[in-house]
Amino acid sequence: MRIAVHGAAGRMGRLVIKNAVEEGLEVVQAFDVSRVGEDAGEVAGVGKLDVPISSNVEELSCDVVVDFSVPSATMRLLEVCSEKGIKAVVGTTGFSDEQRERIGELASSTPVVLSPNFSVGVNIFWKALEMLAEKLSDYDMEIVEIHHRFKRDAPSGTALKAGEVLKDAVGKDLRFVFGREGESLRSDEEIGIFAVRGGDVVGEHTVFFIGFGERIELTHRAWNREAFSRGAIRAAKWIAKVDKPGLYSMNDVLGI
Ligand SMILES: NC(=O)C1=CN([C@@H]2O[C@H](COP(=O)(O)OP(=O)(O)OC[C@H]3O[C@@H](n4cnc5c(N)ncnc54)[C@H](OP(=O)(O)O)[C@@H]3O)[C@@H](O)[C@H]2O)C=CC1
Ligand SMILES: O=C(O)C1=N[C@H](C(=O)O)C[C@H](O)C1
Repeated sequence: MRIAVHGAAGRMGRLVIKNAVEEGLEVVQAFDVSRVGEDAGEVAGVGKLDVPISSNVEELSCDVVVDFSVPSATMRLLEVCSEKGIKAVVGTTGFSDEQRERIGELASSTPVVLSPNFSVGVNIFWKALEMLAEKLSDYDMEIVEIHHRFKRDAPSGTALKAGEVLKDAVGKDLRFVFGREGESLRSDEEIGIFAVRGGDVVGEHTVFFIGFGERIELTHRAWNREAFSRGAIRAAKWIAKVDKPGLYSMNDVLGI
C-alpha cells in the first residue's frame, strides 16, 4: 500500500511516517506548509526516504492519504481526494458544522475514515459512556479535557464526540455549555464541556456522572501519541480494501 501523509511535519504526521515505515508501508508522498523541500523521512527521524515535503496537494497520487493537519487544509485535501478517487483517513479536529457537512458530501465519491480519536482505548471509552449514560440518564454529565499548550482547537474533537455520545444515549436534546461564568445555574438540559491547556499533556478526557451523594468519573489518558498513530495506520490498511465510497468511523475499522 502506497500512503501519503498530509500534515507531515507536525507532531502526528511525523509519527505516522515513522510508524508506517516500521510497519513496512511505502510512504510515497508528504505534504505540509512547514519544512517544504526537506526529506519527510529525515524530518520524521527515520532516515532518508527520498520523499520531499510538498505544499502542493494537487500532486496527490497514492492509495491512501493520512491527514493530521488543520481544518481548512483538510477540506482542500478532500476536494482533491474526491476528484481523483483517492481514499483518505482524517484525524484532524476542529471542523465547523458546514465543513462536516461538506466532508459527508465529498465522501460520497471516495471512501473516507473520519475520527477525532484513533486510539482503541478512546473508541471503547465512547462505548462505555454510552452504557453509563443509558443507565444514569438523570445524572448530571460534565466533560473535562486536558491537552498540551500547542493545541489549536477547543474543546477537543474527542470531548465533543463524547458529548454527542451522551446526548444520543440519553435521547434528549441536551445543549453543550462551554465553561461557566457569572449567573449560570445548571439546568437538566445541559452538558458542561471544559478545556484545560498546558505544557506537553498528550490528551486526557474525563466524563463525570454526578448524582446526589455519589459520582462516577470515567477517564482516558494518553501519555504518548503512539495509539493515535497506530490506529490511523490500522484505519489506512482497512480502507485500502474498501471500494464503496462513504464516510466511515473507527467503529467500522474496529468492527465494534
Ligand atoms: N484523531 C486523532 O486520533 C488525533 C487527532 N489530532 C488532531 O490532528 C491535528 C494535528 O495535530 P498535531 O499533529 O498535534 O498538530 P501540528 O500543529 O503539530 O501539525 C499540523 C501540521 O499541519 C501543518 N499545516 C498547516 N496548514 C497546512 C496546510 N495548508 N497544508 C498542509 N499542512 C498544513 C502545520 O504546519 P504549521 O505548523 O506551519 O502551521 C503542521 O505541520 C489536530 O487537529 C489534532 O487535534 C491529534 C492527535 C490525535
Ligand atoms: O490535538 C491533540 O493533541 C489531540 N487531538 C485530538 C482531539 O482533539 O480530540 C485527539 C487527542 O486528544 C489529541
